[in-house]
Amino acid sequence: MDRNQQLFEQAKTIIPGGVNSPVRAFGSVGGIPRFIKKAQGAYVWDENESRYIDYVGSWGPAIVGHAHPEVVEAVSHAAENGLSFGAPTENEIRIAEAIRHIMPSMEQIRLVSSGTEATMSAIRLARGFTKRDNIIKFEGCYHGHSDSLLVKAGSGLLTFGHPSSAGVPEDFSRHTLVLPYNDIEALEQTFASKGDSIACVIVEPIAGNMNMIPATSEFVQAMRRLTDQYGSVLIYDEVMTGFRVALGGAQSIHGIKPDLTTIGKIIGGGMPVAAFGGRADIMSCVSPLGPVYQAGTLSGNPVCVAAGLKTLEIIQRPDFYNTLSARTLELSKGLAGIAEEANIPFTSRSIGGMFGFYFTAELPTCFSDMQRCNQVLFKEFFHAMLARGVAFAPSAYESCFVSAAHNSEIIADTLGLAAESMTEIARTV
Ligand SMILES: Cc1ncc(COP(=O)(O)O)c(C=O)c1O
Ligand SMILES: NCC(=O)CCC(=O)O
Repeated sequence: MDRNQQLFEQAKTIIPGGVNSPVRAFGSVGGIPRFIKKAQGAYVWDENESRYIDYVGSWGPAIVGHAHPEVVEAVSHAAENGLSFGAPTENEIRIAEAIRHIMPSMEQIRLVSSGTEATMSAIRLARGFTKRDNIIKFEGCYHGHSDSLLVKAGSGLLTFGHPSSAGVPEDFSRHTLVLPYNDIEALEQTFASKGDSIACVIVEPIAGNMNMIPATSEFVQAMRRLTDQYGSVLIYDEVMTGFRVALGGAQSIHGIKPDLTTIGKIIGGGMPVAAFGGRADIMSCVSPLGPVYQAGTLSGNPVCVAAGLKTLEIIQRPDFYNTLSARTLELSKGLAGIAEEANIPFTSRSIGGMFGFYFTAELPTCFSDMQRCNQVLFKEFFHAMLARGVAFAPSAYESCFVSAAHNSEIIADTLGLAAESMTEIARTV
């Protein structure tokens, strides 16, 4: 047994499934998860000392590259001054200002420690503000693991084939109305019949948890129009897309001002920071100003905020997104070209530093399209690449991420290895 295998066996004796988050378990691709020992720039190393070009990026946060020296320095400096105070700090104001500067729709901001907390709190706030119970979410969208949102969800739930979680009382989930993504008619009908009871619509504006599927601009307009018309709150869940698809997130691309936005991942630069925020009149319902309770011992943790602030500074430097987008596009197009040469049905797309690839001839635009992708080919490609030192997310339902550390040479290396892998798997087609 190699060291990854040994550690996985040990882990399984004490941690359910050997992992602290199900998506890490290689459940749908099979094999042994790599236990990571260190990461630097575009690379991660496992416990066998094997190096991988990393397109997981800690599931999104690592946009400036792993262990960026400036971020590490900011974290070390903050740590020297104390790890947590449970009291306000100046940097919480500075990071909130930085976020609002980038996403002006977030007029008031509350920091939390995970994307799950951000969306859970935003939902509670929308319910408290509107005094309504029902919420709309879309099939295949994942918004973390709070009870109301674990209904027909994406990411690990989709990967493991249990799209709704056990343990969520029917009384809760009946208030979650699940509609097909990009289906304007279904949205209009639901608002027409139940509009006055709908507290909010929560959406991944560019879905990344059923692989990557962008909302159409017509769908986005319809969500904005109907929520305005019926007095519901529009929540953009940009935990994944914020600072990723563009500096200002999907809302900057759509030209939409959501009522509330949730962000996470990148704003912590690899440390646990997330946030929800938006219209000042809605945010003023949050405790201690208003009656909607929300709290956290480690919210706005000084060490985590230091990592986030530095990361936000780096991503605002000139040309950051131009370069990132160009590299991501090069990779995404390169993969499609290689698959075509190998005669493998395959498509791909990228937006900013995020990309998706699909073993199907047509670009998927909704959840049911995604389910038609060839899972066997994905699995084979995933393992062929991993064996050659390239790590993609271990599921066909996840998106992939490029960082600023992925230079042209690393992209070219990836494409070279992809050409070998596609040739290898072409034998199965
Ligand atoms: C769109 C979206 N929302 C919410 C979450 C939940 O965030 P976290 O895993 O930090 O709880 C995630 C990812 O996990 C996500 O991709
Ligand atoms: N796209 C899926 C995630 O970002 C979630 C990561 C996790 O749950 O560990």
